[in-house]
Amino acid sequence: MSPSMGAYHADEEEEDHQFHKGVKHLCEKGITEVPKKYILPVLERPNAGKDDGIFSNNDHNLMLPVIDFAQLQGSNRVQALHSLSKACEEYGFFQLINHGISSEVTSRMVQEGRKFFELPFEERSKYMSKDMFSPARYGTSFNQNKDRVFCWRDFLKLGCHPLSENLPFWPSSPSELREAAVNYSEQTKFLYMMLVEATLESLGLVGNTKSGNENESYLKEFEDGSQIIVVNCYPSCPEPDLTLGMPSHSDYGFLTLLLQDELVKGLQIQHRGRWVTVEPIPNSFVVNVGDHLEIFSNGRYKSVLHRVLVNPSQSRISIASLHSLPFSCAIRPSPKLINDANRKRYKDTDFASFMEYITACEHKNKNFLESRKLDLIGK
Ligand SMILES: O=C(O)CCC(=O)C(=O)O
Ligand SMILES: [Fe+2]
Repeated sequence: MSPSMGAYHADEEEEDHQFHKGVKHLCEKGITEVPKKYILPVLERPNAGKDDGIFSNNDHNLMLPVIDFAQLQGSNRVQALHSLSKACEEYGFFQLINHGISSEVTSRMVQEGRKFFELPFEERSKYMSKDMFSPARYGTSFNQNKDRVFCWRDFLKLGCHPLSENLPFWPSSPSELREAAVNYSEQTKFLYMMLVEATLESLGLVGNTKSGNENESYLKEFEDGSQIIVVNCYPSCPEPDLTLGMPSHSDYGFLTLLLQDELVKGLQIQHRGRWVTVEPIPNSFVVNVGDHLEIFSNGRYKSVLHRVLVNPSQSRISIASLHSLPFSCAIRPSPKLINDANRKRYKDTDFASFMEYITACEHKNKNFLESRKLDLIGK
């Protein structure tokens, strides 16, 4: 290798190292164009296919089905369960209103999360880790150890289960982040459990007709499941058509409760072959079916691809609360949903296999879920 080639590689490595410091850090240095590392191949860009009408963007906004949590917990439960089930089958997403979590709890979480990203880089970088199991992890892109093209997002992930073991490792600055995140995680976990109960009832697995013990043992397993809070930060981007805040992906867990920025749109879901932008509703959660629920429901509820657009003038914060079954628990179609007319469509799996899968390959689209599907043709 010539000396100049060696120097070239060293420069590239140094540049790559810079990108691992995150998008916020890059923006703080005052960039005016998107570096090559973030430029997507043409077919993966936000406007790909716009002209041929297959995937058109931006001009298609979507009001997701709305589920009123107060009705779900009240005398209209049967009707609300029906709407929930339709939303999970047709959209894989819904907006949850009247969810009972006060706007003080949600806005404090957003505020403290935002403050974390405003800390000096040296403070933030204390939490940088390649360890996916770290109780607090500050990072960038989607899977920064694997992504060839980086996406325009930084994140702070907080492991929440069990809270007492994780809490001492959470950032101590900003000073009120821990308290805000404890309140937020406890309240979203409670809401998640109510939604699990409703989801299982909508699938006919728990409810008044089942014995108390049967219901409790089902729910206990979910109660012991993992919860991760992710604060997503998408800085404003000088060339938003060239990159994405998050690439097309589905969520691994059972359900995700997402608090969207009320003012800055960005979330898109794939619906009827198109990318559509979700209209934020103030004081609501966007709830989506994860891979795990698609498998558990034997494909009846859909874990739908979604992605995030970035914005030329405004940065955006979202808070995702990701919930799944315990690490060691088998994930499989519920035996009660399988019969001659409805054959088992997915192989059994577990969280450990998922972690192995994402550490070994670039996690894009529905690869993991696809890898779990059984071939039923001719059976
Ligand atoms: O920021 C958003 O709206 C979506 C975030 C998301 O998809 C995720 O955290 O998995
Ligand atoms: Fe997601």
